[in-house]
Amino acid sequence: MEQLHLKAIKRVNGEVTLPGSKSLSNRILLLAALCEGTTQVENLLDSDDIRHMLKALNDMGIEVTLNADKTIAQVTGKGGVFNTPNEPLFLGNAGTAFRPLTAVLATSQGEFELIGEPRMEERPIGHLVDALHTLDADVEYLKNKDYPPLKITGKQLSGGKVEIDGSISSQFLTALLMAAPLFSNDTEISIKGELVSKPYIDITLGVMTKFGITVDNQNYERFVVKGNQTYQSPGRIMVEGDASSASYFVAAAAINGGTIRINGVGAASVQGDIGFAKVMEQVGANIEWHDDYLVVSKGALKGVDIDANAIPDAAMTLATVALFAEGKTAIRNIYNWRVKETDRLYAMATELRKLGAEVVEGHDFIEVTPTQSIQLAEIDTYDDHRIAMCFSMVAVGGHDIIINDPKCTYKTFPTYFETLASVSN
Ligand SMILES: O=C(O)C1=C[C@@H](OP(=O)(O)O)[C@@H](O)[C@H](O)C1
Ligand SMILES: C=C(OP(=O)(O)O)C(=O)O
Repeated sequence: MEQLHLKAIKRVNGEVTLPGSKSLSNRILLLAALCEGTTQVENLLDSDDIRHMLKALNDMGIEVTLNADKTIAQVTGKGGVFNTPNEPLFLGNAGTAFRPLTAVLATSQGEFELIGEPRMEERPIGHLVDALHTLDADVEYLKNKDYPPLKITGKQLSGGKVEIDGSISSQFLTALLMAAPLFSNDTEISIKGELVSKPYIDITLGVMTKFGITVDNQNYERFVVKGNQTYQSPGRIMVEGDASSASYFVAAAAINGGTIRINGVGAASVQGDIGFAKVMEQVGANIEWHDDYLVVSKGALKGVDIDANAIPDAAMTLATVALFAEGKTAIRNIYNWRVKETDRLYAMATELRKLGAEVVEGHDFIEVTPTQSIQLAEIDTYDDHRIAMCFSMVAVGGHDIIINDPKCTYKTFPTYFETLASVSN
């Protein structure tokens, strides 16, 4: 197994430009494929999750051309037509590919098998499939009920009233919302349970608007979508920088003491994870806000107690920031950390303890109390990009650390360690 020995970083300073947002990239690619005509997508993320979406679209007859560094794509959509692929569509561990494609293909003519990495087979999809079954979709489980892989025999769905459980993942609602304009009649979606990760629904609705579709959002409890619509290409569309990826540089500047300018997200961001920078202000970071960039420097950091349901991905970064804040940090209402790339509550607790921190792992929360003497440790990353990136904060905080399997960052940020090195000295 590859290991990366990160040496203690004396000072971070400089400027980073974020790669494109994963959430925006995969939504935009799919909606571009559903349009008639060509869309130019700029600042596309080049990472595993996007590669899986691109390959799936290509396997279903959607023409996509990429520039040399794969950050500009020309997608020629076919107005909702997808060819039956010759082989199962392999979607890795990309939730933003697997869930939306499930709903969209259920209402497209053709036969599709959706498969993924072993971990994808442990990530639930039953709430989405239940809703699709209510709408008379033909979606079958190929192995275990409620989990991938799936076999979809697509057919025109007619919409109507449908309930969807929102308590485990917002991606199920995102998927249904993106498919609903393609149904022949209007659709009224009611949310069962408490909807988690709400800001991701704003991302979905915002991208749909850019492609000409408006949704009536009744307080995140009911959504009404007109049927028999076609997505309209915006011609060109720019992907904002990834706000979850920004969290590591916001944290690095706050912990270490230099100043980092982070280009690509700011006060005008459409991504909920920009909220992490607000949390870091509460922790004590100094942040200068601009529309599309942030300038972050150190303050006196103290532990906070927050409900992180709206920012599940960026909140992981707070768990390692906690090592350098005074007092206890509590991150609450994050049960669904357990059903992401790995069981993130267990993984973060286990790895933080290796450093000597005192950790309480609850059913849906984690509490971290820092130690005065951080120990050198080998950090297991559980094939989870965010664990690798989060634990690099230990080096930022002035301690050597060994990260196992550092290439797991390829899921969303293949150049992460080079980018961190570019602001380290
Ligand atoms: O819709 C999206 O782009 C995402 C939604 C979130 O998932 P959940 O809704 O499952 O929390 C987030 O964790 C994931 O990385 C991306
Ligand atoms: C949870 C994540 O990914 P996915 O889109 O696969 O759910 C993530 O990127 O942290």
